[in-house]
Amino acid sequence: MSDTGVPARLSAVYMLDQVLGEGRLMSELLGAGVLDKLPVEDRARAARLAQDTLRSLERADRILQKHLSKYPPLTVRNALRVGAVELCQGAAAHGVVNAMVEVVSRQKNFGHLKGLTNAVLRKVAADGPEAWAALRAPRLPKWLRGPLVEAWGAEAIGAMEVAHFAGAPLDLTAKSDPKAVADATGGVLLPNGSVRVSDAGQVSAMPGFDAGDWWVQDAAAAVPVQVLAPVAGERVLDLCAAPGGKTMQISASGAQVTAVDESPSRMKRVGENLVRTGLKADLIVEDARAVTGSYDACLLDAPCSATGTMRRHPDLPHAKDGSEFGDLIDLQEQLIDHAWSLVRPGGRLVFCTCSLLPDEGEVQIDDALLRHADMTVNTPVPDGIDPAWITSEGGLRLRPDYWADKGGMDGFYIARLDKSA
Ligand SMILES: C[S@@+](CC[C@H](N)C(=O)[O-])C[C@H]1O[C@@H](n2cnc3c(N)ncnc32)[C@H](O)[C@@H]1O
Repeated sequence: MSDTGVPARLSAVYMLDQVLGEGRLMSELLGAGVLDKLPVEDRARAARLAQDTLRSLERADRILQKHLSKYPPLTVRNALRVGAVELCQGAAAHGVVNAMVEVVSRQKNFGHLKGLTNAVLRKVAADGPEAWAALRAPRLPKWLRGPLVEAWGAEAIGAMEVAHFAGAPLDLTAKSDPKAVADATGGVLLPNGSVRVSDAGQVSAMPGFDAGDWWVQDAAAAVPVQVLAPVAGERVLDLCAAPGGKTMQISASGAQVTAVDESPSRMKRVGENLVRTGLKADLIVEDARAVTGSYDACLLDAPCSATGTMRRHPDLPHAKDGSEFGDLIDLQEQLIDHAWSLVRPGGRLVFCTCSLLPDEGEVQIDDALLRHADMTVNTPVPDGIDPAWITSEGGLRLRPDYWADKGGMDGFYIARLDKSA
């Protein structure tokens, strides 16, 4: 790792430019290898700096505002934001200021702004940390806050923003024995049987990883299969399966799983996960709308806005503007209708999305009920889940502000749809 931290900070600033200037997601950037040239430790540091800054963007801007008469170009502004977040979170002033001055001096067209960078960050080092603590949790951008306030109310959204700012702990799903996994990893058991680990280091170095005793899965993401409640011997179809967290849960129940995903690279990860955990599933790379057959049960984890995962992906509200979601909502409707045709009479479909938008949850189910006379909603409440989270149309709504005292959960919508016999 570089002693100065300059390469990691240069990369963090580059990623912020891409997210905030070009609307690209961090996952796309990491997948495209933007950090591959850095040493492994610098990669983790660059990603963490970019994520921390995105999570704290509103606070950083408020702190910087009073030291800037006008906004500098985006790259320099992003360098100031990274520096401000580090300083306000307690990093040593000397190292941060010098490194960010160096980062700006290396920018082709903006090197002359290194003096400004030095002056502003010195002022932030002096008064920023105290002011930081008094600021509110950063708000979601308007394009997303508006519809969410309309759906859940201003108070709930305020609580979700607090949860987003806190970030997400590491949750594990045990293959067979949650208590043993909690003991081995130093984690705590959550009410639904997930294991929560605070201050986790490198995941692949944790006890039980090589043995395949568990996999990483947010506690909320484990609930759809708990709602499906597959039993040994059942034929279960897992549509939109990659990277396979739910496939492994279904397989661990003893059911025969057929997992489908249209992405070959993501399906490769399902295969690797199954090998590590010693679980079995038939894997099909195909558009879910082309699948044929008849199954006892089907899980449809449809592609969606992923707005339920913002604790973990603080880039999302800044990279997107909502214009992409209409196509996804249409696709979800097509997927529900096709999945329904694959469920045998008397069978069940669990539909879920990691979204906070009712259009990708409650409204989809209201509409599906109008299209299918043989469909009823009958969502059971799994152990440890609050029955008050069942919604008026009969689904289950999970939100980031739930389990606040335990560290929150991702946002999810889940509904079990039963087919007449
Ligand atoms: C929310 S993720 C699924 C997460 C997964 N169920 C899990 O628990 O690990 C959505 C997945 O849908 C896949 N997908 C999107 N459109 C699809 C389609 N038309 N047919 C099949 N898979 C699709 C994506 O490749 C992505 O892997």
